[in-house]
Amino acid sequence: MSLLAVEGLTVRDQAGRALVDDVSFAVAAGDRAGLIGESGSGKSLTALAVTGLLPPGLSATGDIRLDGVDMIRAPEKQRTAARGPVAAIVFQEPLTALDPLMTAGRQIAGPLRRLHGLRGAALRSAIGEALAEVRLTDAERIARSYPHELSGGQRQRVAIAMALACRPRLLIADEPTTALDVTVQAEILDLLDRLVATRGTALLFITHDLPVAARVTRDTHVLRDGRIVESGPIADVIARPEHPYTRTLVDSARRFDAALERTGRD
Ligand SMILES: Nc1ncnc2c1ncn2[C@@H]1O[C@H](COP(=O)(O)OP(=O)(O)OP(=O)(O)O)[C@@H](O)[C@H]1O
Repeated sequence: MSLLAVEGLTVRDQAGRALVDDVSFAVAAGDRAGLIGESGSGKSLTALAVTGLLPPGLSATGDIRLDGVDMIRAPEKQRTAARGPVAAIVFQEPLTALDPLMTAGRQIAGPLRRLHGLRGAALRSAIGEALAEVRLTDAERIARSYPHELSGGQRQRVAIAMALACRPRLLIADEPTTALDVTVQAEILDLLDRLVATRGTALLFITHDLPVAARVTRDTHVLRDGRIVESGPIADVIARPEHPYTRTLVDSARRFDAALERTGRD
């Protein structure tokens, strides 16, 4: 059984408009899948539906099983129970996940206390470990800092530490590097790549950026206007894009690459 199985997921707004339309995909334990598509294609709504966190006014039909739990029809209590230990989300903007009034240490402590029952010295040492794992040096200062006292890259590392602290089996990363500058982007991608590899965490990586998807995912699904237009191993999708929209994505990534190369030579 897949850790995450999505079958015929449709998300509608109050007017009945399908924002996500008949989407199906699966992520096996330890696997890495990508959802690629331009802004507005339905990537974030798919991620929110998977975790049972759709905004009010939107409704989902179809079937979503997260570690066997029906994330559309199960009672809220069961869905919440599946969320923490099974799946955690990292968002594009770390401030979405971080409470501005709480120090980084207290935020990471939250799930460790709730889900693992840690207290006192054990809790403090788990927070230190979580910060060290995301390569945040000077962990004590960071733990005492509020989000606004940290850089964008440090904030995203704290958000990743928080998401991974309780060892979820699936990490959903929704454009986790889009808001960061290019060098920090590369560091955060390397970090995610290493963390999911060493722990065997499954990854659902959401991005509009094909080269970024190629770096961290294995199977990919291309979304356009709420529908999956192409699926397959990322290397095949890039080498032999079948859908005209995928071809546009590949061509524009190639043009960008060629422009970079030219700039490098100048
Ligand atoms: N709460 C909402 N109510 C109504 N429509 C919404 C809501 N949230 C998103 N939408 C619409 O649903 C569609 C898909 O949005 P979604 O956020 O999933 O796209 P996305 O691919 O993640 O884009 P981005 O990368 O810009 O976040 C868009 O047309 C968006 O305007």
